[in-house]
Amino acid sequence: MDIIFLHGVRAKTLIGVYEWERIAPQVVEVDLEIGIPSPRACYSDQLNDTIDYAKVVDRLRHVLAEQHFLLLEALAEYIAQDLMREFAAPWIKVGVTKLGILHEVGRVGVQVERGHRG
Ligand SMILES: Nc1nc2c(c(=O)[nH]1)N=C([C@H](O)[C@@H](O)CO)CN2
Repeated sequence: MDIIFLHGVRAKTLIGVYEWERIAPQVVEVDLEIGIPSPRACYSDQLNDTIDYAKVVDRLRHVLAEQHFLLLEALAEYIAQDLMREFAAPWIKVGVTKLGILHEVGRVGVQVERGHRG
């Protein structure tokens, strides 16, 4: 299966279990790998035969602006289900990272993989 990837998409979202995290949006970094339903674009050279990664970024930014979660796990699951549905993708891997949230720890995060990689 062919894959498109987007690494290091940064945006603010309300995420976290602590009181202060419920008030102030914080930057998360999202990494995506998305299975493409068909390799048609490799031969046709047409954007409408594949998943437009610019549209994926738009959708992701919309989700991060509108949805609020306590846990990174719940946010990653929501993104996975939303993008698979929106782009008819058979498989997705979603990583969500918080930057500098813990003392002397550079990055913490979760990764979920959903669907079937053919
Ligand atoms: N497995 C997880 N552990 C923790 C999370 C999380 O989302 N998944 N979140 C927090 C706090 O919100 C964190 O941002 C501050 O320490 C703690 N642990």
